[in-house]
Amino acid sequence: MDTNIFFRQATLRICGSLDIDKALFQCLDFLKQHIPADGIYINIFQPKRKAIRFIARADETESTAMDTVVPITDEMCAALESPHRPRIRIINDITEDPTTSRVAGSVFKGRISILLMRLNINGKHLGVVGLYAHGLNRFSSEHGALLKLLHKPFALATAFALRQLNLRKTNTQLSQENQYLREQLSGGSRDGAIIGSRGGLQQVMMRVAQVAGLSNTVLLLGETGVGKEVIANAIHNSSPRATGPFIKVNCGAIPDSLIDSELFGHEKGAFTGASSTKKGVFEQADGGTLFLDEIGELPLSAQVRLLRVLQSRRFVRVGGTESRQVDIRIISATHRSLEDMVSEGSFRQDLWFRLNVFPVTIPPLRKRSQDIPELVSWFISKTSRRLGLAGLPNIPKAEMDRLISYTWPGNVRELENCVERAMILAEHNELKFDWLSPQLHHAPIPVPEEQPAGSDCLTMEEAMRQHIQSVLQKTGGKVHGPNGAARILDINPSTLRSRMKKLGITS
Ligand SMILES: Nc1ncnc2c1ncn2[C@@H]1O[C@H](COP(=O)(O)OP(=O)(O)OP(=O)(O)O)[C@@H](O)[C@H]1O
Repeated sequence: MDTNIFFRQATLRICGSLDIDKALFQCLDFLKQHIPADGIYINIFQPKRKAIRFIARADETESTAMDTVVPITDEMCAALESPHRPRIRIINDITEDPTTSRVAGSVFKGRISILLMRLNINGKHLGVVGLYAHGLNRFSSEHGALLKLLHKPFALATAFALRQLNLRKTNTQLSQENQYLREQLSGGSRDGAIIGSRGGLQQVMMRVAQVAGLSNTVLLLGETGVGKEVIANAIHNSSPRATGPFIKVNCGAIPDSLIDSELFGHEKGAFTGASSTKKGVFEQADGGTLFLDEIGELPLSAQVRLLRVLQSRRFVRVGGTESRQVDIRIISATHRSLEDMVSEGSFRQDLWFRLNVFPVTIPPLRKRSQDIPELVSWFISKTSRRLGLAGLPNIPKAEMDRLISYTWPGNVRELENCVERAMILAEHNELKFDWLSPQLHHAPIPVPEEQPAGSDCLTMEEAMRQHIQSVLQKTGGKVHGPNGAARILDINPSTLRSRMKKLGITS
């Protein structure tokens, strides 16, 4: 046989497909004319993982891309890494070779003979290509010599396939991360559910539909907890900017001295502590939506700069000179009456005019009590999923009536918290809301425990202390983890710990 022709024909097949399993299939079809093989496979040596990973195999009838990992011992790892291991090995009965019987034996059943070629790239052991045949003593040194001719093409094809696999894996990881980050950015009601869109929020949703496709500024008005952020999200998600970022900034939570840097970013060294360049929310939201929550809390000095940017869509980073332009939609929200603030002189009239182009008022929950049953079942299933509870609890009719007749000063957020609390306290799988009575209309958070002597109302701090304590009691003092208090209260465990410390609570 002319070995040049053999090499050329085999190489053409090894390089005949970008999919390594298909290339193996074509190659086997050719090799069978010269070597008595029933199948072929490639596996990769993963010393860090102490494992061998099968990536592809082919037999007479089919080719399969694989991802089968077989763990190996430290001794096996060391033996495989040895530079003295021969390039070609013939194992005419795999039961006699511990490494091969462990590795190949976990993929191929029955007594087989194996002809192995170690694949090296740049002096590093990459893995092996193996030919197998049913029965004992099927391979000879002549077969080994023929296979050895194909070292380079097999090594290159394997290295290429490996790179492709790793890229695919990185790609999947990145797209999962991307999706996760997008969800984080879109915040709030992650699942996009807007309960009441056909009930009490019908008018609001009509306004959303009118405005979503455009790029104009929207002002969301409504009491705290009515769902302004949820609606801002809905506008973003149904707009042509949906694939762009949704950046939320709470104007009331930024210290005055940092407002400019937070909104417009800063250059390195712009002020003490500006150790690196930072993009502000305007830049971060480029191509998407910027949600300015609690806009009424913005100090007058910052209002004037915001107005300038809204007019020109241009800004300069703190400490910078370059004027930057962004393509963003602004949605702002407030629970305050900006009109009253304008008359009091605490909000600029010209900014109010700018923001008030398309106002959308979200009604308080007490004015759309028809949505309460649906909101309650939504929060029950959401909380059950989050807490990993089995089965959904029941709500007696009298308890649902209690929820419907309550006035909900904290709106949907308060209802959500109440449902969660009732689920934690539930006995016999039944939800009760007996701490909600018409007299307690203005209690911010329901507190079932006795109140301190001589006081009808709890301070926020006391209410918080009692709530945290009751959750800790339910979790048996557990703070971290899936059934821990932090998860139930939906806050970071270290934040909870420091709050507990401040409130003098021990777990
Ligand atoms: N229609 C709704 N459907 C489902 N969940 C809702 C709805 N409205 C509000 N929520 C939930 O209620 C909570 C409060 O909503 P959101 O943060 O949007 O209120 P907000 O008006 O922006 O509050 P704040 O004025 O305090 O910023 C969130 O957990 C949100 O997911």
